[in-house]
Amino acid sequence: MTKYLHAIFYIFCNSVKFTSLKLLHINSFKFHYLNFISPLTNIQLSKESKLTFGENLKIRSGVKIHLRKAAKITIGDNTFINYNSMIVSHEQIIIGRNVQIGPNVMIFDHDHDFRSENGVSDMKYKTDPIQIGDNVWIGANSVILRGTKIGENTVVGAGAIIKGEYEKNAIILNKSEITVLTQ
Ligand SMILES: CC(=O)SCCNC(=O)CCNC(=O)[C@H](O)C(C)(C)COP(=O)(O)OP(=O)(O)OC[C@H]1O[C@@H](n2cnc3c(N)ncnc32)[C@H](O)[C@@H]1OP(=O)(O)O
Repeated sequence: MTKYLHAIFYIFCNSVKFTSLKLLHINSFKFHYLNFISPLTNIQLSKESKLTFGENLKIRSGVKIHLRKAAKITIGDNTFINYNSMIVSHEQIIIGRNVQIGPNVMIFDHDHDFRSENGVSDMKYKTDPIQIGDNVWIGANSVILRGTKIGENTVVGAGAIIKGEYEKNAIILNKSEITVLTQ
């Protein structure tokens, strides 16, 4: 019973929230009313940006999805994004279908252009699109950096910080040595 009340509450809040977002950004935002998205998500769009949600998405509280300038983010059907993950785009981020994103995952398709003069203070950026294939599972606390492409069915182990192109059906781990000393 609580589950159903929860679902009705989410759908009601989303209808209000997303209808107002849609009215403010008529051509920028595509969504479905039956997505299960926590009202405690934060979505920021700009005039020229484009956010497309597939069907049957589940997005938990604390998730932030921010699109700057003419950025595009697409999230495919049946994808799940767990608590406090953050997806920020200055160019393009494509997330496939049936993707599982663990809690506290950070996805950024840009870096501050710290090598150019006043690059950081003048908010200059280097951007490179990110693509995450269908059925990918990204473990908790991972960071996906600009230009990363992950093939379908791949697993990104918890805590991995990755940048580059990764093939399908892979398991990507950031192995670091832990030393345990006796007291
Ligand atoms: C939507 C949601 O996802 S919510 C739930 C969020 N859950 C998570 O974030 C959990 C993510 N899970 C992991 O990271 C897991 O450890 C997996 C999936 C990578 C484990 O894969 P498995 O193939 O079962 O790995 P297994 O446990 O057998 O370990 C294999 C080796 O990888 C290492 N390893 C496993 N996970 C990690 C990791 N995240 N980072 C670094 N090394 C790792 C193990 O220590 C082991 O090393 P060894 O061969 O030197 O002993």
